[in-house]
Amino acid sequence: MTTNTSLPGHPHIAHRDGALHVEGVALDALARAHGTPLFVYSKQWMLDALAAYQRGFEGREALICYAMKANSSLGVLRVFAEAGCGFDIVSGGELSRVLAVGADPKKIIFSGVGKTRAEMRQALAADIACFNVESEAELDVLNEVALAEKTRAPISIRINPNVDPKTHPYISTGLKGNKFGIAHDRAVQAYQHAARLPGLEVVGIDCHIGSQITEASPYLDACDRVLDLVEAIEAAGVPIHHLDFGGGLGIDYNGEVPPKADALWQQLLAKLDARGFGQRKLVIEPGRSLVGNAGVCVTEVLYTKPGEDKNFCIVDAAMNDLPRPAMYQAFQKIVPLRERAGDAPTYDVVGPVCESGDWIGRDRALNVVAGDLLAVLSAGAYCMSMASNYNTRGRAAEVLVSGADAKLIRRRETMEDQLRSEIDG
Ligand SMILES: Cc1ncc(COP(=O)(O)O)c(C=O)c1O
Ligand SMILES: N[C@@H](CCCC[NH3+])C(=O)O
Repeated sequence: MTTNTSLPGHPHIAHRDGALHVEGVALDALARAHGTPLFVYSKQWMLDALAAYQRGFEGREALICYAMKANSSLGVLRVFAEAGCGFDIVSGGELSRVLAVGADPKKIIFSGVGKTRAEMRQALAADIACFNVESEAELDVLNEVALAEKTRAPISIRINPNVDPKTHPYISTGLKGNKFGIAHDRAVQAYQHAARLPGLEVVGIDCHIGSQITEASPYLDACDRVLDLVEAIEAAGVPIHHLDFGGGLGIDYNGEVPPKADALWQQLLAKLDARGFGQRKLVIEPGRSLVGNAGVCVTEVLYTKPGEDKNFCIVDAAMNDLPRPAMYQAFQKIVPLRERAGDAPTYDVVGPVCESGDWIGRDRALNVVAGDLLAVLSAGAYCMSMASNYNTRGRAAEVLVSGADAKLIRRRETMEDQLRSEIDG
């Protein structure tokens, strides 16, 4: 008799006859074929996550722009482009990537506090849908660039609503001490200024309050702040066509229960309707919630060693592959590909990088020996896209799984790849 047990909160990851699978593909076979560390993504999980947003917006005019900084690998972008999704970009590099997979420029919005003139020119030439402008100074520069290019730049102003998203301080973005957006009390003036600039065309308003948000209330508060401003801006004579509420919805890393995308949007739409804004076009910029739990990182145990205070399980993935624990003390579950019977000692799971901050999980009960394979869960967002070559480690390979098919979407980085841009002497 075959056994099939999904991991709690991860319906697409299951132990089948003792072996961990993503959809229909056994992870140990992928590790043998491609080596470790190896990122493996479930296409179905991404499409299901997107469908939850699409359900939430049924009957409304809405543009879902995947915030591609969460995972910008071409194979992942292609999944969303083929599903008709738009994209939120934050650099000229991201624009080049997303155009390479055939994204519709009219579904691309450009966020970020430090756009360069070259990036503005690139995005104007691509004819993107909107620039989310983050300062008065940027309004002036974009106006100049657009006029020089004999065009007009469609813009939203990102406002900072000063709302606490109740998340890690490094990923809060809508508090008044954060560098993002224009202060709430300067917004009307900034819109009036923008409306006078001949190279700009005001199309919307934008806010994004943070990431890994697990409650609806910060969104509802931010929504009220944005709508108050829209009323004031329109009373000052500047029409606003679309409302962009950013991204930020969290995922279950360790038992968190964030609202489901469709349920969150039901609440937000009820507020928009109640305040008379139900007919406005909506834009959102979700990242993590579209890819985070689609991915795992498979890593091999290299050594186990007892320490004076702690036992260490040294694996071949490190902070250069999985930077979130080192950067935000983040928790990601770690699951053996094959469970062993017997006692499970407690280990700190660490990588080979020469930093004490190079840990992947602390105090984990694991029954493992060298050569065993582990899966680090919730590794679809902000892992590969933040990976580095620190300690001259090549970046990992990536595989996209769909049903029983597994496709290599990034080969492992070689030493030659790493040295290509260096000049010696
Ligand atoms: C402007 C902007 N939009 C969207 C996102 C996506 O956020 P998340 O991945 O939390 O959905 C971010 C990152 O926080 C962002 O900075
Ligand atoms: N890199 C962060 C999210 C950043 C959100 C970008 N504004 C994380 O892994 O949680």
